[in-house]
Amino acid sequence: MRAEVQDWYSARSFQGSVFDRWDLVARKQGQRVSVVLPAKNESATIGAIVTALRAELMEEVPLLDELIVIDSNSTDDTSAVAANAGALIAHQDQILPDAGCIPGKGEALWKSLAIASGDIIVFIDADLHGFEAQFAVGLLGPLLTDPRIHFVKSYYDRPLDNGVRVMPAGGGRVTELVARPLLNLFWPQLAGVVQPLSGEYAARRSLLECIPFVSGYGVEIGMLIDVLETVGLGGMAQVDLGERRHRNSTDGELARMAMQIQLTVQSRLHRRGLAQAAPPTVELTQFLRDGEHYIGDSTVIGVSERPPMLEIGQHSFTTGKWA
Ligand SMILES: O=c1ccn([C@@H]2O[C@H](COP(=O)(O)OP(=O)(O)O)[C@@H](O)[C@H]2O)c(=O)[nH]1
Ligand SMILES: O=C(O)[C@@H](COP(=O)(O)O)O[C@H]1O[C@H](CO)[C@@H](O)[C@H](O)[C@H]1O
Repeated sequence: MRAEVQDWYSARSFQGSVFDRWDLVARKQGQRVSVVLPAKNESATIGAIVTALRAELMEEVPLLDELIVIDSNSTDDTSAVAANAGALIAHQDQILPDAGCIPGKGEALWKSLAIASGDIIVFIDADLHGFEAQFAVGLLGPLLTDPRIHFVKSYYDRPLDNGVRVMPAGGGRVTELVARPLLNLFWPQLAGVVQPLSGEYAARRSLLECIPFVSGYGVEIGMLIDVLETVGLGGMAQVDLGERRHRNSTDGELARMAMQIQLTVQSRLHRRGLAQAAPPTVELTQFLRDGEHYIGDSTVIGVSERPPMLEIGQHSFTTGKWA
């Protein structure tokens, strides 16, 4: 790693376990904290996550002020399970309806800014297994102890459930095969970020409202690049949360996710004048064996982008056009 990155890595990588929830309550000093869970068909796991956060960090210790589940066009009973566990529920397409409705995780996160009241927002995926409320404590730690920090990313060991057994490592496949090489190539300042695509992160609302949100799975890599360009490495930190287990998607699903990430990277390179504009959509053809033959299976993949929430009053919705 270059010296600047090594210095950042040494100074701004924290152990999540060192932060004490009661100490952080004392450090809130009137700031409100919202936890947002983007959830599409997560009825199997969302209840335990909401229950742990509510019991430990709202009822036992008043660290969190709000616990919101953004139901992202679920077709199962995600909302009912989450509501029963004590979360506030908002349906993605019912938030800012005048801005239009597009699918995707990033859209869920962007729309959450329109209803969350927190000065600090904590994003946590809803498909986690073995979730511990300390995840949120660790993410809040650097933000409530150092005003210079505006954005905190999680990192952890990532076991991989291959459907036969759970291996102790191997998760984060798109991170290792796509995101990390691209970031090291084009944004070497971010080479010290251990898990650039991790789905658990926290930031000050004042920052989140100033950056665009890529509407699909490109949201994390787009946000990381935009946060770097907005607050610099000096405004960023990362926290070790130990181990994170989640539903591991198939390689085919991850290839489609990777395409979204590559389109997002191309949009950022275009913004720097280093690449042509990313097309609004691309057709990805993948192959499945069918007896003696392989069958081509094509998916049209596109990502769009929402403007910074602060601007939503002046900007119309920008779909297919890159900032
Ligand atoms: O259109 C979507 C896709 C995903 N998600 C949520 O975003 C998180 C991460 O998605 P996923 O698990 O599919 O990604 P992975 O972690 O496998 O990369 C999960 O809580 C999903 O329910 C969402 O809210 N809307
Ligand atoms: O890090 C990764 O490579 C992907 C896939 O993880 P796995 O290989 O299924 O453990 O998971 C992340 O990427 C998504 C896109 O940024 C995020 O939205 C997810 O929250 C995150 O789990």
